[in-house]
Amino acid sequence: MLAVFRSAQLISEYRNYINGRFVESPNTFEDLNPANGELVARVHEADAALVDQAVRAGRAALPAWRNTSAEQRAQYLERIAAVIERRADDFLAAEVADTGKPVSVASRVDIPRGAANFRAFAAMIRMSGGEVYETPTPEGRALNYSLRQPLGVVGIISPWNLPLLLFTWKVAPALACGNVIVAKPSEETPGTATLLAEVMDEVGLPEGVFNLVHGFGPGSAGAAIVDHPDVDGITFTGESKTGATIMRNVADKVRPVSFELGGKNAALVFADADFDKAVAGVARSSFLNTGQVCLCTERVYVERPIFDRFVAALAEQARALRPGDPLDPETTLGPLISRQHRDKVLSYYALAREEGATVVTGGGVPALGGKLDQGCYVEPTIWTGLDQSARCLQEEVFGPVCHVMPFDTEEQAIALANDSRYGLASAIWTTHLDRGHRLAARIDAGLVWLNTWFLRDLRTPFGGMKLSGLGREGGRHSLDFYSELKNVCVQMSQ
Ligand SMILES: NC(=O)C1=CN([C@@H]2O[C@H](COP(=O)(O)OP(=O)(O)OC[C@H]3O[C@@H](n4cnc5c(N)ncnc54)[C@H](O)[C@@H]3O)[C@@H](O)[C@H]2O)C=CC1
Ligand SMILES: O=C(O)/C=C/C=C(\O)C(=O)O
Repeated sequence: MLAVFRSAQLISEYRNYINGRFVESPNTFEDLNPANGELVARVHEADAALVDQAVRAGRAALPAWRNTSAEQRAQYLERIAAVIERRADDFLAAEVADTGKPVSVASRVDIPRGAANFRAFAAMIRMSGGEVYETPTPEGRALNYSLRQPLGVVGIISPWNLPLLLFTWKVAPALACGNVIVAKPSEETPGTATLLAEVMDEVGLPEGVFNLVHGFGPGSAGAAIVDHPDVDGITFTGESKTGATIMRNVADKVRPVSFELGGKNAALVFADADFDKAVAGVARSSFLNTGQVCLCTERVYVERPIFDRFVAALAEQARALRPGDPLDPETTLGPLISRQHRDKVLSYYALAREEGATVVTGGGVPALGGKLDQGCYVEPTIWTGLDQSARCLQEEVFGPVCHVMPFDTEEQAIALANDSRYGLASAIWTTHLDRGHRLAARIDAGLVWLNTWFLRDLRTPFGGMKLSGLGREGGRHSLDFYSELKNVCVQMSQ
């Protein structure tokens, strides 16, 4: 597999895709590989005028696309999935070059989920139905039924941490529901979205139904999508502050938004947990993708009798991670996405020391040698000894780091878990299942995992409470966001 992977052709120019054509622009920016600082591609940045072209192309394509049947759209989605699967090596090469994530992670998580998102929403749109009520009236009865109508032109803005997975998580249901799309991947990771445009071209998706624009947020393509008067709804995954900015910017237009935002996720580990499973689970949830998943654990609360043993075992797992060349199948820890993001994570490593943390392991930058020293690597890090009010325990770091704190009672554990402005995900580790269910009901988070983490069923509601988001996607929740529901009321003759 690796030989095929190494021979895969990387595109060196990433263009916009508007109205079924790849479009250049006078402004380009560099897409760099965070593992070694090398240039991956020159990316053509869309300005407001190009975004406007994309929105107009979408608007023109909408009447015919929305009139296709759910079955026709499901068949397109399945063809898209099949081509992603056939070109999996190209997608893998592009994703690894853009993110530096280990090939072992991208080949198991990111690329298969890219295809699975299309297959899942093909199945869901085929199965979706409406509501029907018979209503008594003075004349006899009326029939009420609901119809789904697409939102229209949907703006999709996605981040860099799971580029293909999160992009397709929005593109697939939006298409399934009969919408047209103007989508912008993160400026850090434009590769797999560009390949997806090639896939749309290959499967013959009608011109203008899927439009891709590249660029940044403020003053660039991202803001141009949000500000465009003819965009009917925005779906966004990224930082909470960016979500707030987008919300302010669409407020006057009263457009629907769906936001998956940041997290400061807690894991609760009880003394009766299966110790080895809990240690392995918390290590995975803290360090997968170098801690750059919104679901990652950054706060670990451990019942006091097993606290010291747990910290020691978790530190052993952190030290066993192998930072290195993402193309080496033995590598288990990639770099952070960029120098800017590494500066942010390292600023938290410094802040933790100022706030009085004990650094159990990590806390610095590994020396890897050669070109990898131009990369954005940091050591996986474990802290103890911070006060719950410390900034390092309240703010999202988005790196391979967690803090471990002891607790004595279930009440204390739940209070600590809920002491956060975020409310995305949490994990409970216990063999006492009554307690697991009891706590799951009381945790203020959109997702609770019990004795597991990041186990996904694409039909389930996905999203966060508090600063972690607005609305839910997944399954019928995606279908609800990407469509307008209409009620039709019919007076029946007697
Ligand atoms: N899934 C998550 O929870 C993620 C959280 N983050 C956190 O956010 C921090 C900043 O990372 P960024 O990549 O800058 O995240 P971001 O939230 O600023 O960017 C995500 C996407 O939004 C776009 N964008 C930014 N500002 C915009 C605006 N005003 N209008 C429209 N689009 C806009 C970006 O171009 C990108 O496509 C990271 O350090 C990390 O802590 C970053 C990525 C994903
Ligand atoms: O849908 C998933 O399985 C994962 C989603 C992850 C995010 O939304 C994120 O990291 O931002």
